[in-house]
Amino acid sequence: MLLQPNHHQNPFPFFAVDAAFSGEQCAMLEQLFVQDSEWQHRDEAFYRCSLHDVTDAIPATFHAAILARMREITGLPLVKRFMVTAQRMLPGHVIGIHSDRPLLGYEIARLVVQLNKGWQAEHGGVLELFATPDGEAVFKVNPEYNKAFGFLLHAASYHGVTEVTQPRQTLVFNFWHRANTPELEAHIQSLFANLHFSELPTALNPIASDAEASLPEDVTYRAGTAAIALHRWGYDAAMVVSGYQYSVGLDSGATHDAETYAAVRLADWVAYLYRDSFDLARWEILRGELEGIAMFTRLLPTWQLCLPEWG
Ligand SMILES: O=C(O)CCC(=O)C(=O)O
Ligand SMILES: [Fe+2]
Repeated sequence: MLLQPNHHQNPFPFFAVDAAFSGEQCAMLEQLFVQDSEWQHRDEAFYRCSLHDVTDAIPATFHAAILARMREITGLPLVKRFMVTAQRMLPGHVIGIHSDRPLLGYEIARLVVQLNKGWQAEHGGVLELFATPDGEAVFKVNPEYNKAFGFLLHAASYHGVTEVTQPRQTLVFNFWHRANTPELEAHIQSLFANLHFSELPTALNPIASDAEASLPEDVTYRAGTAAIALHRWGYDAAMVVSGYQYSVGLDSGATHDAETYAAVRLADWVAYLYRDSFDLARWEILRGELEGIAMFTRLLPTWQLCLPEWG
C-alpha cells in the first residue's frame, strides 16, 4: 500500500504514488461509488462536485493500514480519527483554486485517490498545484486509475481541479494532527464563547489603545483574544497585560517567571488557532518552548489538548 512515494517540496510538500493499492483494494474502493443515495451536491461558482461520506464503509483493517502508512510517509503524529469522502465530478464540474488551510479542528493531511479507468487528457479533471492563488500551475496530477496524491494542508497549499468532460471519481482520505483535534476545537470554542473585549481589566486599556494606533488590526485582535484566554483562566490584570504585550510583540517574555512564560505562550497559541489556523511550524516552536516545563494547574486542560502526550 502506497509504496515508493515520490516526494516533492514545490510548490508545497506533497507526494505522489502511481500504483497506490492492490487490485483487490481498488475493487473495494470502487464499490464505494456504486450506491446512488445521499450524494451532497455542491454547486458554487468555483466548487462544483458531489460528495458522499463513506467513512463507515471502509474496513477497519484497511483504515489501520492506511493510517500507519500515512504516519510513516508524513512523519506526523496523526490520530486514529479519520474520514473518507467519495467525490464525483460530472461534465462541466470544476474546482477552483483554494488552499484548504487547516482551521481549528480541521484535518492536517489528505490522501487523494483517483479511480478513473481509461482516463485521457481530453477528459480533463487534472489536479493542479499552485505557488500563489493567481499564478500558473507548478505541478499537475492526471487523475489516472490508482494514482494517489498526498499533501499537508496549510495556508499556502493552493490547488484546484480543471473542468471535466467525463465523469471523474476520487476518494479523499482525511487525517488529523494530534494537536488540532475536534476535541481541542470544542474546548477552545467554549473558552472563547460570548467573547467581549469589555470583560478585560481596565489596566489593559491604555496599552491596547497604544498598540491599536500603530499595529495592524489582526495583530491587536489576536492579542486581545490571548488576553481573554488569560483572564478566563483566572489570571490577574498584570498577567493579562503581560500576555497582551507578548502577543503584539512588544515584550519578548524573556524576564517572565515560569508560569507567566508558559501562560502567555499558550494564550498566544490558542488565540492564533482561534483567529487564524493550525500552523505546524508554529506548533513545533511552541512545543520546544514548553518542553520540560511542568504543567500549571490552571493551564492543564488547554495544555493537554494543545500538547498531548504522544507515543
Ligand atoms: O479531486 C481532487 O483531485 C482534489 C480535490 C481537492 O481539492 C481536495 O481533496 O482537497
Ligand atoms: Fe482541496
